[in-house]
Amino acid sequence: MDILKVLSRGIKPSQKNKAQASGATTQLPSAGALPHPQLFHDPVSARGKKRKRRRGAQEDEPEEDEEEMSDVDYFAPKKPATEAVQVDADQETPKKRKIKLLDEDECRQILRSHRLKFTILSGGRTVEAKVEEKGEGAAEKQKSKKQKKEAENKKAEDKKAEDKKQIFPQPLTSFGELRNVYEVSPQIAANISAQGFRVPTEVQMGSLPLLLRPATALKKSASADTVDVSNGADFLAVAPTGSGKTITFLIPAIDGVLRRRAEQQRPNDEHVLEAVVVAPTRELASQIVNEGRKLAIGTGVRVVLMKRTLRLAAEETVENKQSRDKEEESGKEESEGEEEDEQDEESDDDDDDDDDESEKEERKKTKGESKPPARVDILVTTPKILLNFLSGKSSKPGKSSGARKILPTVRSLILDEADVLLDPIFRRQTMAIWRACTHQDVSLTCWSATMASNIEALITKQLSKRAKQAGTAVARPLIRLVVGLKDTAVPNVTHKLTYTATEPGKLLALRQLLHPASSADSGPPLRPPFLVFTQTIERAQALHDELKYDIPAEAGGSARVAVLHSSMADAARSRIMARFRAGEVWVLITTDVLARGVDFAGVNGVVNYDVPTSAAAYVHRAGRTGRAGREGGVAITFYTKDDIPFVKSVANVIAASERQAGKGGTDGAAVQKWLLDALPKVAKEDKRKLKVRGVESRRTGGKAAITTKSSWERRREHNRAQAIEASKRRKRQRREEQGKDNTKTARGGGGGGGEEDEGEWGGLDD
Ligand SMILES: Nc1ncnc2c1ncn2[C@@H]1O[C@H](COP(=O)(O)OP(=O)(O)OP(=O)(O)O)[C@@H](O)[C@H]1O
Repeated sequence: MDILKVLSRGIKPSQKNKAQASGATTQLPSAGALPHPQLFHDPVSARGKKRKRRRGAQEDEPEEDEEEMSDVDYFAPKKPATEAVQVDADQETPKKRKIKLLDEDECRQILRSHRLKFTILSGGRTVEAKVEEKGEGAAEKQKSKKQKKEAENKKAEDKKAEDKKQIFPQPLTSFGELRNVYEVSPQIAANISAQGFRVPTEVQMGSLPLLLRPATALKKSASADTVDVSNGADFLAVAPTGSGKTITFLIPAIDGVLRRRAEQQRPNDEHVLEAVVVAPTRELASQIVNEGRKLAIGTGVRVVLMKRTLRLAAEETVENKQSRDKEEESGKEESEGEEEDEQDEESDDDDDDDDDESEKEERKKTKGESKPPARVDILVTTPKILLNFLSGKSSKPGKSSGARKILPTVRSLILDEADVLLDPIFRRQTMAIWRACTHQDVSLTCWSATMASNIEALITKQLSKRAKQAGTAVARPLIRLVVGLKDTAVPNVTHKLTYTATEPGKLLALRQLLHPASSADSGPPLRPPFLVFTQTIERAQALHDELKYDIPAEAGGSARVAVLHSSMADAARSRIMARFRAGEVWVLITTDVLARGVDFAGVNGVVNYDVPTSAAAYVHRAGRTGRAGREGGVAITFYTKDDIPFVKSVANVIAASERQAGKGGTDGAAVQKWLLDALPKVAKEDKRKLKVRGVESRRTGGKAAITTKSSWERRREHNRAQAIEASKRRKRQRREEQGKDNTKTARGGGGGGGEEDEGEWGGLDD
């Protein structure tokens, strides 16, 4: 049996698929109003009624949602607080009323029902006590070497299990509690409501209480005496793509600024840099700024995007000041420690290299002038651009002045897409930024849909190192929240794996998605707008060249297909993003630069033209569709023979997603269990290589070049198209000349025929 053919069955139109296809229009994620944003609401057994999550609730039904929620037993004690929610921006102080918090059992049930799991990874009193106990115990035992080792291994495992202690904090059951229980400013509450957010998503439900008021969140928890949150907590959230992590970290950041401003009685127009949000790409960073500004309307909090020309109120470190003084004394112009970019050049994740013309202009103007620091409360940045500023690189592009600056006022460091920011690609830059946040109470929060255990270990180690350096008696706890209990899944999307024997076969398959009517075997409907991911920039460009005339002129022509990658200038990237968001671009061909974080609500699907290079990459790419609970998103992954060794990790994610969505094991599943078992396992080393380099044969055109035709055929087609165009032009000119000569006799004779449609397909003549 040919395993490759069988694998591609998932995409063939079964009766079920056909039925889905016929009803597809209404199911498309870009259709309809804001959906219910919660992914999970499992029935609970001990208390509370059995209740399934209701899908497809409409935006204009908020009361019904809230009603439905208050239906459940365990919400009952909070009812007065929930009912009291009156979003009123003019109200300066929250209503003082006695809030009844849920007891731990009630918390546990709600958290379980929404698949929220909290674990203390490090810090807090218990962990430290246990470490001491272990030391004493070990000293007592004198056993044989082997026995001792076994006992040690067991102890280590037990300790691991104990350390990873679960906690059950208060969940945020409605946005009204933000104001009434967690005392968030009424203006923020009003801004949330103004965006139409009615029900908190799971990640918001779990994170907001702990991040806003950790002591309140853990007040009823038996674990409260084992976790010391008096000094706050560091936090790591792993939650599905599109589950609303952005506002989850922005709300506490804005609230923190407002709270400290009130405590220190600072005026509204005095701005202190208190939070730094780091994101891996410029597109994501500017999206976060937009979200932040919407939440901060009317609060006076300034959310600013880092730019090369921006001056922050940073301090120079003492060491660097001394070394600079020394250098100046010895007449040396530059210090040696020039920052090198360790970033993998092939990676398309970072993107700070190109510059806006306007920014260059600005730089010219400000050269030599010392600008006053910008008024910023919350800074959003990509790693390199902030590090350039901190290392003094921005003042002299390409050269470091050797100065190192610190950001002592920053109280909150937020790493969005933390796993990639702490991956070797960005690690050095991210760590340097973290080190520059020198305030002893700086809290770290990390966010992603995927988190490898080595990254968690790195965070834990770094936090305990910092705690030791600061001489903190009890390290702040690092609390991890996992939503969905399985981090490598995209449950809200329909997944398809499609095998094509050759590279040109992929192009044909993609064309079939664009023109499904042209083939009986067209697979699932994939209506524009959709994203197409390739492995490299060159392949994205080549695919764009190949597809740009596929949309007929009457439907918008080549303007409907666009390409976006990190070699393009800033302004061009922003323009394409805006056109895609506005629905003007239907097919956006891109690289992994758009794989993470970017939120396009209306995207109906994702095509992995080239197989993603890791399970995490698959999760993030597929997660560009089916966001905020939208159903009907499709993720299609093409693969060829070259990809076989690497399909297993993608297939595993698909299987996990289907299991989470309750679809596993059915005939409609994209990957059957036995198939999963049959796919070859990938060696660790190969996995690592693939992650860094992608499929080798695709790195250099060659046999993997994107086209269905030979270059000879393309050239011939191009020449033919040009010849036809020239002939049309000549005919037109002749007619115009004749028309001039015979104006009286040529009544109605000159403009007819079918030749006037100049916008028609004209071949590859660009
Ligand atoms: N409570 C809510 N109700 C409805 N929509 C929401 C809610 N919270 C956030 N959203 C919307 O959900 C969408 C996805 O949010 P966001 O971009 O923050 O997801 P994310 O979890 O960061 O995803 P990713 O992992 O891909 O970065 C956004 O359009 C956001 O406005």
